[in-house]
Amino acid sequence: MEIRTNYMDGNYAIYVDYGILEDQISQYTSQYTSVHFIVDQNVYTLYQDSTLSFVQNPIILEGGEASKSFDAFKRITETLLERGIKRNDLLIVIGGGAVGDAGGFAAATVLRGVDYIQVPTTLLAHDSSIGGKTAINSTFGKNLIGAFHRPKAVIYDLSFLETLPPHELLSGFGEVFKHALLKDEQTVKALMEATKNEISLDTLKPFIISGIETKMHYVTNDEKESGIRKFLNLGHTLGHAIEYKYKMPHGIAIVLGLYFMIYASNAEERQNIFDLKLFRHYFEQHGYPLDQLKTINETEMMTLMGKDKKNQSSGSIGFVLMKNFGQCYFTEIDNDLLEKYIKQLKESL
Ligand SMILES: O=C(O)C(=O)C[C@@H](O)[C@H](O)[C@H](O)COP(=O)(O)O
Repeated sequence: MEIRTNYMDGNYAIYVDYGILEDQISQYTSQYTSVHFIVDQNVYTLYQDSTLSFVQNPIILEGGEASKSFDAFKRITETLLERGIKRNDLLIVIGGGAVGDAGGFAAATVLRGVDYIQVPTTLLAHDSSIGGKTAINSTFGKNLIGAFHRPKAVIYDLSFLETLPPHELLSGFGEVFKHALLKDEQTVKALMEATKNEISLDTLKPFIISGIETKMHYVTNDEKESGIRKFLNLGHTLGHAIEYKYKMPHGIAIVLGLYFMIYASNAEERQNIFDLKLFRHYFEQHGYPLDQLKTINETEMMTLMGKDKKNQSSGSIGFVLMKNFGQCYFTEIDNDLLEKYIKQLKESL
């Protein structure tokens, strides 16, 4: 399956299927004199003798958020420069969301930008590999240093997903669920029905594709996130704060953030648009630790959310809420009110 972006120019293809990596990559690598690889350590260990046997002399990154540190960024860029990277070279970034963000940021900055291809290897990265957001973390919070830099292609070989550990599947599913909420009620219902017993890869392919298509709408209409792209941050304002503070996998923290978003959306509308009990039951049944919301410290969360990139003024936090399924809006919630919502949610659990 091939999905193409529809920007005014500089479009790229997103290939999604099983067993496609080497064939799809070769049509790009043949256009460059030199190709450099950045590969997630876990992925390389699993696939260096099979799917990744064509990869030469990769820069290996520790997976997860460790790859988004200043130290890791220094190591990637200095190694690329030591190896003599040129502006007309290609960088291929193979790994999960964190490696994709870090490798993409290196591509955006080394020599002021080189071409790169994203090769996502996790369920989570069906989201992060698309749209050109790249970033590393700061001591002040998640993704605070970054750039928008479009890849030349995204090659999503679903065979990589077959070796994902359960917690990675759970984490990635958080973003699949977010995309369904962004689309419409029918998609949310269909997704919940398809996963009512378990979250299994067999049932997810159509929802992954629909999620990518939903995301494409926002990124192609508002690449630099001055308007509707903010909606893709649904659940991320509190989610990022929880992830950063409690070192929780990204998509699991996002589910906690989505649950709070649902609570706050009901509270702002002063009616129960969303059935909180139903979502709580569904998320807990699949093992998302909603109970952990009871232990969050609202002052710490407010400090971290105060650094969120969506904020426009001090005294309030930029937040994406929903009027209904598929109907997001961006608002600024006064600090005192937001803290009150967090306290109320904790008491309700
Ligand atoms: O692509 C976007 O735009 C998103 O917000 C997608 C998010 O799911 C993704 O986690 C993104 O990397 C978060 O970006 P940030 O701007 O909140 O740092």
